[in-house]
Amino acid sequence: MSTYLIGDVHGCYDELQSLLAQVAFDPTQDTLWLTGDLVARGPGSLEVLRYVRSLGDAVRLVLGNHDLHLLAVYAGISRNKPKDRLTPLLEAEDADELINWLRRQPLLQVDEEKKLVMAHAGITPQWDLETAKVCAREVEAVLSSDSYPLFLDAMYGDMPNNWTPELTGLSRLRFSTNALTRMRYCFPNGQLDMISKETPESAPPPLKPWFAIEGPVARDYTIVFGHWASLEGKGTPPGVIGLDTGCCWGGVLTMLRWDDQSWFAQPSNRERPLDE
Ligand SMILES: Nc1ncnc2c1ncn2[C@@H]1O[C@H](COP(=O)(O)OP(=O)(O)O)[C@@H](O)[C@H]1O
Repeated sequence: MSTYLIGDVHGCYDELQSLLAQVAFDPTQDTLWLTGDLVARGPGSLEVLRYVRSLGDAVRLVLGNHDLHLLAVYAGISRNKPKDRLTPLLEAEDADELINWLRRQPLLQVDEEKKLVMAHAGITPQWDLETAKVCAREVEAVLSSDSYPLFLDAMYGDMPNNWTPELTGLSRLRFSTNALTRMRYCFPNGQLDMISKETPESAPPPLKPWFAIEGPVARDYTIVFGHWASLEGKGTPPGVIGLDTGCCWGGVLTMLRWDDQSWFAQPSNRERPLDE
């Protein structure tokens, strides 16, 4: 009975299966945590969703920005970009079921026994765990309701970028979604910068990666995140673990076995990275 955590799969179905085969993953015994961005960019988004959904209670995942974008594309709100390679999924006979399952998945996972927290982008240093839970549940509630297209339509955009408990309505939902699924850099006061994508060595001052600004959650919990492939899993402080190592860009798919902290990697099948 082991717990495995895997970074952004991004449609890399074959690599996911090979990685799980390395440890003889058994969904009747083991649990799989996934950092989100299950879909887009890689060739097998449809197969990934079908497989992950079939795992039932053996999987604990969080939604990423590309998963949310897929929901918006399927709802006719956003454009299907060819480089996302989502068309087979959008046209699949079981697309309705898959999309309705996906939009009912969480944006935050917390395991009190393991003292483990997972969100696709991370946890903003402006939040304590209670606030993170409340804000994630608010987004999850609207996504699983019938009015989810209204939220998806209002989700895009970078503002507001500063947390205050007074935020309400769609602005509050947009802040929470950006913090949980798109954040990389923050200003020293924890305000989000939604523009920079550089590696930390070339980050424009005074911006710092969110995990370099002390926040209350990191004091008591290990935080696991994906989203930021150019980190290549490096540069985080102890207790913060970045699992996205860019499999869909020709990197590797990375897995951590929680129980003994052993690492596994599956190289991308891709010969050359995709053009952006
Ligand atoms: N709230 C949001 N605002 C802007 N883009 C969003 C939002 N939510 C999801 N997205 C989607 O996230 C994706 C971002 O892609 P990209 O800019 O290449 O960054 P990444 O490095 O995360 O792949 C796009 O498909 C975009 O439509």
